[in-house]
Amino acid sequence: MTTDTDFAAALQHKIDFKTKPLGSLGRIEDLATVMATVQGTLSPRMDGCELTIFAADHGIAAEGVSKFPQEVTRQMVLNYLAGGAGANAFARAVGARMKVVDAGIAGEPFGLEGLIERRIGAGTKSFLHEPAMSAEDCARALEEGRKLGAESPADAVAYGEMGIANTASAAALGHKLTGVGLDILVGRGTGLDDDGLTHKRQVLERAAARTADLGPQEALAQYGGFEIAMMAGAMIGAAEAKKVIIVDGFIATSAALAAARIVPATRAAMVFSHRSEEQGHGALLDALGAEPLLRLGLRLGEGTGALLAWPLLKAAGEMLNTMASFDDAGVTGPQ
Ligand SMILES: Cc1cc2ncn([C@H]3O[C@H](COP(=O)(O)O)[C@@H](O)[C@H]3O)c2cc1C
Ligand SMILES: O=C(O)c1cccnc1
Repeated sequence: MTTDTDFAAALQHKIDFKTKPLGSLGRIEDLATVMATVQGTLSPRMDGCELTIFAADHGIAAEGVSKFPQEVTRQMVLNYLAGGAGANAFARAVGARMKVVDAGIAGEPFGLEGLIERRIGAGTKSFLHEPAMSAEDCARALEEGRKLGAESPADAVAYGEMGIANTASAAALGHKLTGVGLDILVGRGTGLDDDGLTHKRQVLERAAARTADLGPQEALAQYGGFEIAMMAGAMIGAAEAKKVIIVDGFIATSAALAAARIVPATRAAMVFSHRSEEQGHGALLDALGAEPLLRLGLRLGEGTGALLAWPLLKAAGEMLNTMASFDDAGVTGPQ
């Protein structure tokens, strides 16, 4: 194939000549286009999916912006390792492998077999008063993530997160990256009531007023979390290594936005799994020009929505690789 245009035309021909009315596999055809383009072949491999959950703590949790206490981050990591979380159940259901990364949970390192330790610190600082992390730590988180993304053996990578108060971090980061108002981006997270939501908005308005215009990496250092920065790095590394990235919910989409602003080519490797119930998700998806595949009322994170989209990618791969063509199936094409 000589040019991108030739490749795109050959790919479209291959999809259009499958034994079906033109365009009749809808979004599955779009997925096939993404995976073939990412891998640079008309016969992409779509055999394995791996979920990596990045976990970290957030200093902003001290401002009462989550319904749950900070120790839940640590407890959930133990739950992942024991196979008991929602992400474990869905990974089993769709046949995905799962890894867990400590990107910077509060307290001491776990020192546990089966947990990948990439701790940038023992939780971020409260971004109400100061940057969540230093520029150096942000660069380290991005780089550790980039390596993890590039070294995955999977054809498709799903990324999940765990970090109490990280919807606050994602909203503040999304606000700085897009300019969309915090009234739109701040949501209930784990289930704040109306008073809790008002308080969270007020805290984030004050935090956002602390800084003026920021570049994407500056915004990530100021308002991000270690897991969000590491996930953004993983997305950059995965795209460089020609993997399809399955983007999960609100927090993962804030990481995707940061990744796409830092390395714009990353965007082309992303597919968007679902529209979360978290209020600000739609605005972040719009900023990325993304139309998610599913709308299931999910608002958990952990990569649960991304896992549910994996069978759709697998189906798109089978369509492209094994479905017959009008060229050779003995089926009469359109008149
Ligand atoms: C038991 C439990 C399991 C979770 N798994 C993901 N999250 C989700 O909720 C958190 C974000 O919401 P907020 O910003 O309101 O704290 C993140 O940890 C996210 O992954 C969970 C939250 C809880 C409580
Ligand atoms: O959309 C998400 O990823 C989400 C929403 C609420 C809480 N945790 C995660």
